[in-house]
Amino acid sequence: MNERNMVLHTDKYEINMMYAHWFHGTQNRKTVFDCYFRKIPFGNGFAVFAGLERIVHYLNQLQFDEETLDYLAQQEENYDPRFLQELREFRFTGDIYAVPEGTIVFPNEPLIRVEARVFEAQLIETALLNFMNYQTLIATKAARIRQVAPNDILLEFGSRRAQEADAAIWGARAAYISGFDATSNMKAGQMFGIPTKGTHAHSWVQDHENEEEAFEKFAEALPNQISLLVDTYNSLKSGVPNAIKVAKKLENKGVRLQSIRLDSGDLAYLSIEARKMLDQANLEYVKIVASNDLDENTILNLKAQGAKIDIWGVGTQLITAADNPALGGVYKLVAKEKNGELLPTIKISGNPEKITTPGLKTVYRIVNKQTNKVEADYIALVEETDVKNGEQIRLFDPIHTYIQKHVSNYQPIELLQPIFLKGRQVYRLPDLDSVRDYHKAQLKLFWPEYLRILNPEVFPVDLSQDVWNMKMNLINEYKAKQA
Ligand SMILES: Nc1ncnc2c1ncn2[C@@H]1O[C@H](COP(=O)(O)OP(=O)(O)OP(=O)(O)O)[C@@H](O)[C@H]1O
Ligand SMILES: O=P(O)(O)OC[C@H]1O[C@H](OP(=O)(O)OP(=O)(O)O)[C@H](O)[C@@H]1O
Ligand SMILES: O=C(O)c1cccnc1
Repeated sequence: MNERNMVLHTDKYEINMMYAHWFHGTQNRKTVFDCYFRKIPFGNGFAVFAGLERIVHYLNQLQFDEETLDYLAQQEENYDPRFLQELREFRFTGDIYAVPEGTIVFPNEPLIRVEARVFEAQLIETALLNFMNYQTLIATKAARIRQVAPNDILLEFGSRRAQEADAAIWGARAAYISGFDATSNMKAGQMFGIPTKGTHAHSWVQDHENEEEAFEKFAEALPNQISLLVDTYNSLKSGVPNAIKVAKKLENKGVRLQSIRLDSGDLAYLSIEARKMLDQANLEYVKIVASNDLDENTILNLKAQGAKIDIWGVGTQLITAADNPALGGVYKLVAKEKNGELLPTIKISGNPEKITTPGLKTVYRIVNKQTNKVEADYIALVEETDVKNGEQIRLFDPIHTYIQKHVSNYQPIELLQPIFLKGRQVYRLPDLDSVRDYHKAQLKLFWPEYLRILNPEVFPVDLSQDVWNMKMNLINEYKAKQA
């Protein structure tokens, strides 16, 4: 993929901090940052991680070219030319660990870990969060929609209502990861190999003398993919009867009408009636597509009403995540170099949920070998070996620590994978269909109570004893300083 260099896709405060570090000669100090979110959107029980592919492309292209340096020089007259020279030579040289796209993820677990010179780690914060937050949000919304229509075809129709082009394109990809079958966005189709699908608009019908002629002309031009929009005038009195007439004529030519689309009115009633009319005309093979501001709640409701809809076209509500339009992923410093040593660091907050978890950590998914289901996610220090070796571990709630159990017969799956080491990409990005398959397989690892869309059980994300101790020690140190 040949995306433009997005090195200035960053907040000014990152450049300010880079300059201040350079000014004081601290720019090469090593730091460790964790990316994670604190709250799952939509009241869902899990999120679906996405955004890594774009992050990889972004990091591979990170350079300050002359035009960018000129711009920066104009912005701040105090910039020392030697700072600009340092930017001229800038490359990403750090390590990145991340969970693969399509992974089921939970609050407060590191999804991306950045180990880099503070100069580099600070610059990339904005872009990493931007890509991860949006794409994870849309993948999560799409997973909810897939949940309520497990056996139906789902089409992503959001481009015209998306928050601009990038959102349309990367949102289409995120939806595909979580099980959408196709997109209407041709650019997303071209860039990512997502199957594309489309019917026609009301304008096509309005642009002809009458509806029947419009349907005939459309079918003549595109005999392999005929889907007719039947609600321009009156779905049951005009649209469906005309579609049936055209379908019958097509049968004489050995061609089959694929589907009709309903786009307004009571979709339950109209689809049930349309189905009857089609079946009475021996057109059982013609599918019914529905669209019109759909989301998981309307789809679930329509199904409960017995709607006869085979294919769902979902646009606005999905691509804008309308009922929860942002994922609040954060990027927090968890360790820093001091006198050549890496020391854990903590951010204290009056709100206990916002106190960060210090240290160089990794995440293990603890899979029970007997049930093949996940027991918990377990955050441990990278240096800890017991969980890696499958030894008995104690799982305890990090807030209510008396809630605990011991597990021994488990397989630990390390979620964070090396993506960049010393600035070199070491991770082969999987093709999109593999990401989608991986996501599907992930869902099978969880008991259904964590996956349901309404009031799901809270999935346990636990800290190892060592991580917990480190956190408590730092909190106590901070308190002692305050006293
Ligand atoms: N049977 C149904 N139960 C629940 N929601 C439905 C049902 N049928 C349609 N909807 C949803 O109701 C919302 C609004 O539909 P409504 O009928 O009010 O307007 P409309 O058909 O879009 O009108 P217009 O003709 O202006 O397009 C849409 O989100 C649609 O998906
Ligand atoms: O409702 P959404 O979930 O966002 O799905 C996309 C919508 O976009 C189209 O409507 P639009 O009125 O833009 O054009 P049309 O003339 O093709 O209906 C389409 O008919 C859907 O209703
Ligand atoms: O193909 C369609 O029917 C379509 C595509 C985008 C938006 N609305 C409808």
